[in-house]
Amino acid sequence: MRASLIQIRVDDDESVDSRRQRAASLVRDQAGADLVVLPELWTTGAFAYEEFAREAEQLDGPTYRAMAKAAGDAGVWLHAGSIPERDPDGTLYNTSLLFSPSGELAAAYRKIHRFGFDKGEAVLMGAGTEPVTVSLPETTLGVATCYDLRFPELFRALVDAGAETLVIPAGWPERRRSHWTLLARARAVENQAFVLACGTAGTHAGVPQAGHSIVVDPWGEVLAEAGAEEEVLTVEFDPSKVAAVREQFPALKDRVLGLERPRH
Ligand SMILES: O=C(O)CCC(=O)C(=O)O
Repeated sequence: MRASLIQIRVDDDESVDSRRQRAASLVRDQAGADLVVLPELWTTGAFAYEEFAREAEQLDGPTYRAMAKAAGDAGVWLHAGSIPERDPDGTLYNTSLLFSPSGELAAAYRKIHRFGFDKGEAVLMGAGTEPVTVSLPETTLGVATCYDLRFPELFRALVDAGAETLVIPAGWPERRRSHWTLLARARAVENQAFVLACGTAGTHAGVPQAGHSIVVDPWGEVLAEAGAEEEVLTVEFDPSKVAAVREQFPALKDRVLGLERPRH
Protein backbone atom coordinates (compact mmCIF):
# COMPACT_ATOMS: atom_id res chain seq x y z
CA MET A 1 0.00 0.00 0.00
CA ARG A 2 1.09 3.54 -0.63
CA ALA A 3 0.03 6.18 1.90
CA SER A 4 0.56 9.94 1.76
CA LEU A 5 0.34 11.99 4.94
CA ILE A 6 -0.29 15.67 4.22
CA GLN A 7 1.37 17.62 7.03
CA ILE A 8 -0.26 20.93 6.18
CA ARG A 9 0.73 24.33 7.60
CA VAL A 10 -1.92 25.89 9.87
CA ASP A 11 -0.45 29.38 10.32
CA ASP A 12 -2.85 32.14 11.40
CA ASP A 13 -2.11 34.24 8.31
CA GLU A 14 -3.99 31.91 5.93
CA SER A 15 -7.79 31.94 5.64
CA VAL A 16 -9.82 28.77 6.11
CA ASP A 17 -11.00 29.04 2.48
CA SER A 18 -7.48 29.27 1.14
CA ARG A 19 -6.30 26.33 3.25
CA ARG A 20 -9.29 24.27 2.16
CA GLN A 21 -8.46 24.87 -1.50
CA ARG A 22 -4.81 24.11 -0.92
CA ALA A 23 -5.65 20.88 0.93
CA ALA A 24 -7.95 19.77 -1.90
CA SER A 25 -5.22 20.42 -4.43
CA LEU A 26 -2.64 18.54 -2.32
CA VAL A 27 -5.04 15.57 -2.12
CA ARG A 28 -5.51 15.62 -5.93
CA ASP A 29 -1.72 15.56 -6.32
CA GLN A 30 -1.68 12.17 -4.52
CA ALA A 31 -3.51 10.26 -7.30
CA GLY A 32 -1.86 6.83 -7.37
CA ALA A 33 -1.71 6.53 -3.57
CA ASP A 34 -4.05 4.05 -1.86
CA LEU A 35 -4.64 6.17 1.22
CA VAL A 36 -4.22 9.89 1.90
CA VAL A 37 -4.36 11.41 5.38
CA LEU A 38 -4.84 15.01 6.56
CA PRO A 39 -4.37 16.18 10.19
CA GLU A 40 -6.74 17.20 12.97
CA LEU A 41 -8.71 20.47 12.71
CA TRP A 42 -6.56 21.72 9.86
CA THR A 43 -9.14 24.30 8.75
CA THR A 44 -8.92 26.28 12.02
CA GLY A 45 -5.90 24.81 13.82
CA ALA A 46 -6.45 22.66 16.91
CA PHE A 47 -5.69 25.46 19.41
CA ALA A 48 -7.74 28.28 17.80
CA TYR A 49 -10.55 27.68 20.28
CA GLU A 50 -12.40 30.91 19.53
CA GLU A 51 -12.63 29.85 15.87
CA PHE A 52 -14.32 26.51 16.49
CA ALA A 53 -17.83 27.98 16.78
CA ARG A 54 -17.25 30.50 13.98
CA GLU A 55 -15.94 27.90 11.52
CA ALA A 56 -18.03 24.92 12.65
CA GLU A 57 -19.76 23.14 9.77
CA GLN A 58 -22.64 20.73 9.48
CA LEU A 59 -21.24 17.34 8.60
CA ASP A 60 -21.91 17.89 4.89
CA GLY A 61 -20.57 21.46 4.84
CA PRO A 62 -17.90 23.05 2.64
CA THR A 63 -14.97 20.93 3.91
CA TYR A 64 -16.95 17.71 3.44
CA ARG A 65 -17.86 18.72 -0.11
CA ALA A 66 -14.32 19.79 -1.03
CA MET A 67 -12.79 16.61 0.41
CA ALA A 68 -15.40 14.28 -1.13
CA LYS A 69 -14.65 15.78 -4.52
CA ALA A 70 -10.87 15.67 -4.03
CA ALA A 71 -11.02 11.98 -2.98
CA GLY A 72 -13.13 11.15 -6.04
CA ASP A 73 -10.93 13.18 -8.40
CA ALA A 74 -7.76 11.49 -7.09
CA GLY A 75 -9.42 8.05 -6.77
CA VAL A 76 -7.96 7.53 -3.26
CA TRP A 77 -9.21 6.54 0.17
CA LEU A 78 -9.06 9.81 2.07
CA HIS A 79 -8.93 10.29 5.81
CA ALA A 80 -9.69 14.00 5.55
CA GLY A 81 -8.57 14.77 9.11
CA SER A 82 -11.12 16.45 11.36
CA ILE A 83 -13.39 19.49 11.29
CA PRO A 84 -15.25 21.36 14.00
CA GLU A 85 -18.68 19.81 13.32
CA ARG A 86 -21.94 21.42 14.43
CA ASP A 87 -24.60 18.82 15.16
CA PRO A 88 -28.17 19.86 14.29
CA ASP A 89 -28.79 20.10 18.08
CA GLY A 90 -26.08 22.79 18.27
CA THR A 91 -23.35 20.71 19.97
CA LEU A 92 -19.84 20.98 18.49
CA TYR A 93 -17.72 17.89 17.89
CA ASN A 94 -14.17 17.30 16.67
CA THR A 95 -15.18 15.03 13.80
CA SER A 96 -13.03 13.10 11.34
CA LEU A 97 -14.31 12.34 7.85
CA LEU A 98 -13.26 9.37 5.73
CA PHE A 99 -14.08 9.09 2.03
CA SER A 100 -13.90 6.23 -0.43
CA PRO A 101 -12.12 6.55 -3.81
CA SER A 102 -15.49 7.33 -5.40
CA GLY A 103 -15.96 10.29 -3.04
CA GLU A 104 -18.60 8.67 -0.81
CA LEU A 105 -18.50 9.20 2.96
CA ALA A 106 -17.18 5.92 4.40
CA ALA A 107 -17.20 6.97 8.08
CA ALA A 108 -17.30 9.88 10.48
CA TYR A 109 -15.56 9.67 13.87
CA ARG A 110 -16.25 12.08 16.73
CA LYS A 111 -13.14 12.37 18.92
CA ILE A 112 -13.75 10.48 22.15
CA HIS A 113 -11.06 11.96 24.45
CA ARG A 114 -11.39 15.75 24.48
CA PHE A 115 -8.25 17.73 25.25
CA GLY A 116 -8.90 19.05 28.76
CA PHE A 117 -5.43 20.33 29.71
CA ASP A 118 -6.12 23.98 28.90
CA LYS A 119 -9.89 23.58 29.05
CA GLY A 120 -10.57 24.75 25.43
CA GLU A 121 -11.72 21.65 23.61
CA ALA A 122 -13.23 19.88 26.61
CA VAL A 123 -15.37 22.92 27.41
CA LEU A 124 -16.37 23.81 23.85
CA MET A 125 -17.00 20.41 22.34
CA GLY A 126 -19.03 17.30 23.02
CA ALA A 127 -17.38 13.87 23.32
CA GLY A 128 -17.82 11.11 20.79
CA THR A 129 -18.76 7.69 22.10
CA GLU A 130 -18.18 5.27 19.21
CA PRO A 131 -14.83 3.79 18.16
CA VAL A 132 -14.70 3.62 14.34
CA THR A 133 -13.09 1.13 11.98
CA VAL A 134 -13.23 1.17 8.18
CA SER A 135 -12.49 -1.80 5.93
CA LEU A 136 -10.35 -1.10 2.89
CA PRO A 137 -9.54 -3.85 0.37
CA GLU A 138 -5.99 -4.17 1.79
CA THR A 139 -6.42 -3.51 5.53
CA THR A 140 -8.87 -2.42 8.22
CA LEU A 141 -8.32 1.08 9.53
CA GLY A 142 -8.93 2.05 13.14
CA VAL A 143 -9.17 5.79 13.65
CA ALA A 144 -8.33 8.01 16.60
CA THR A 145 -7.67 11.74 16.92
CA CYS A 146 -4.68 13.50 18.55
CA TYR A 147 -5.19 13.36 22.37
CA ASP A 148 -6.80 9.91 21.89
CA LEU A 149 -3.22 8.71 21.34
CA ARG A 150 -2.68 8.86 25.11
CA PHE A 151 -5.48 6.36 25.84
CA PRO A 152 -4.43 2.79 24.96
CA GLU A 153 -7.84 1.34 25.82
CA LEU A 154 -9.36 3.01 22.75
CA PHE A 155 -6.77 1.29 20.57
CA ARG A 156 -7.55 -2.07 22.17
CA ALA A 157 -11.20 -1.52 21.26
CA LEU A 158 -10.15 -0.75 17.69
CA VAL A 159 -7.97 -3.87 17.51
CA ASP A 160 -10.82 -5.96 18.93
CA ALA A 161 -12.98 -4.58 16.10
CA GLY A 162 -10.40 -5.78 13.56
CA ALA A 163 -8.10 -2.78 13.09
CA GLU A 164 -4.68 -3.46 11.58
CA THR A 165 -3.72 0.07 10.57
CA LEU A 166 -4.23 2.86 13.11
CA VAL A 167 -4.68 6.29 11.56
CA ILE A 168 -4.22 9.27 13.87
CA PRO A 169 -4.67 12.83 12.60
CA ALA A 170 -3.35 15.34 15.11
CA GLY A 171 -2.52 18.97 15.85
CA TRP A 172 0.19 18.04 18.35
CA PRO A 173 2.23 20.88 19.86
CA GLU A 174 6.01 21.06 19.53
CA ARG A 175 6.27 21.36 23.35
CA ARG A 176 5.34 17.68 23.76
CA ARG A 177 6.86 16.27 20.57
CA SER A 178 8.82 13.59 22.46
CA HIS A 179 5.49 12.16 23.72
CA TRP A 180 4.07 12.09 20.17
CA THR A 181 6.87 9.95 18.80
CA LEU A 182 7.02 7.70 21.85
CA LEU A 183 3.24 7.13 21.97
CA ALA A 184 2.98 6.48 18.22
CA ARG A 185 5.63 3.76 18.53
CA ALA A 186 4.05 2.38 21.72
CA ARG A 187 0.59 2.07 20.10
CA ALA A 188 2.20 0.24 17.15
CA VAL A 189 4.16 -2.20 19.35
CA GLU A 190 1.43 -2.98 21.87
CA ASN A 191 -1.24 -3.46 19.19
CA GLN A 192 1.06 -5.05 16.60
CA ALA A 193 -0.40 -2.69 14.03
CA PHE A 194 0.77 -0.04 11.60
CA VAL A 195 0.47 3.50 12.92
CA LEU A 196 0.03 6.40 10.49
CA ALA A 197 0.09 9.61 12.53
CA CYS A 198 -0.32 12.87 10.63
CA GLY A 199 0.40 16.18 12.37
CA THR A 200 0.34 19.85 11.40
CA ALA A 201 3.17 22.30 10.63
CA GLY A 202 3.55 25.99 11.45
CA THR A 203 2.23 28.05 14.37
CA HIS A 204 -1.27 29.15 15.19
CA ALA A 205 -2.84 30.80 18.22
CA GLY A 206 0.76 31.15 19.48
CA VAL A 207 1.29 27.38 19.60
CA PRO A 208 4.17 26.00 17.49
CA GLN A 209 3.14 22.67 15.96
CA ALA A 210 5.28 19.56 16.20
CA GLY A 211 5.02 18.36 12.60
CA HIS A 212 7.03 15.12 12.55
CA SER A 213 4.22 13.01 11.09
CA ILE A 214 5.29 9.43 11.51
CA VAL A 215 4.62 5.95 10.12
CA VAL A 216 5.51 2.99 12.34
CA ASP A 217 5.32 -0.70 11.48
CA PRO A 218 3.84 -3.45 13.74
CA TRP A 219 7.32 -4.18 15.13
CA GLY A 220 7.73 -0.57 16.24
CA GLU A 221 10.19 0.40 13.52
CA VAL A 222 9.82 3.90 12.13
CA LEU A 223 9.25 3.59 8.36
CA ALA A 224 9.14 7.34 7.70
CA GLU A 225 9.14 10.59 9.67
CA ALA A 226 8.56 14.14 8.47
CA GLY A 227 10.42 17.25 9.57
CA ALA A 228 8.81 20.30 11.14
CA GLU A 229 7.70 22.12 7.96
CA GLU A 230 4.80 21.50 5.61
CA GLU A 231 5.42 18.37 3.56
CA VAL A 232 3.75 15.28 2.14
CA LEU A 233 5.20 12.16 3.74
CA THR A 234 4.79 9.20 1.40
CA VAL A 235 5.44 5.63 2.46
CA GLU A 236 4.96 2.13 1.03
CA PHE A 237 3.98 -0.59 3.49
CA ASP A 238 2.84 -4.20 3.37
CA PRO A 239 -0.38 -4.68 5.40
CA SER A 240 0.22 -8.47 5.58
CA LYS A 241 3.03 -7.72 8.04
CA VAL A 242 0.40 -7.28 10.77
CA ALA A 243 -0.73 -10.91 10.56
CA ALA A 244 2.89 -12.06 10.31
CA VAL A 245 4.00 -10.19 13.46
CA ARG A 246 0.88 -11.25 15.39
CA GLU A 247 1.62 -14.86 14.48
CA GLN A 248 5.38 -14.79 15.14
CA PHE A 249 5.06 -13.02 18.52
CA PRO A 250 1.46 -13.58 19.66
CA ALA A 251 1.41 -11.22 22.65
CA LEU A 252 -2.15 -10.07 21.93
CA LYS A 253 -3.32 -13.60 22.69
CA ASP A 254 -1.94 -13.31 26.25
CA ARG A 255 -4.10 -10.35 27.23
CA VAL A 256 -5.88 -10.59 30.57
CA LEU A 257 -9.26 -8.94 30.19
CA GLY A 258 -11.40 -7.12 32.74
CA LEU A 259 -8.64 -5.28 34.68
CA GLU A 260 -9.97 -1.79 34.01
CA ARG A 261 -11.52 -0.13 37.05
CA PRO A 262 -12.56 3.41 36.08
CA ARG A 263 -12.44 5.85 39.00
CA HIS A 264 -15.06 8.18 37.54
O1 LIG B 1 -1.86 15.36 24.27
C1 LIG B 1 -1.21 16.29 23.82
O2 LIG B 1 -0.10 16.59 24.25
C2 LIG B 1 -1.76 17.13 22.71
C3 LIG B 1 -3.21 16.88 22.44
C4 LIG B 1 -3.81 17.90 21.57
O3 LIG B 1 -3.22 18.89 21.24
C5 LIG B 1 -5.16 17.71 21.02
O4 LIG B 1 -5.77 16.66 21.26
O5 LIG B 1 -5.64 18.61 20.30
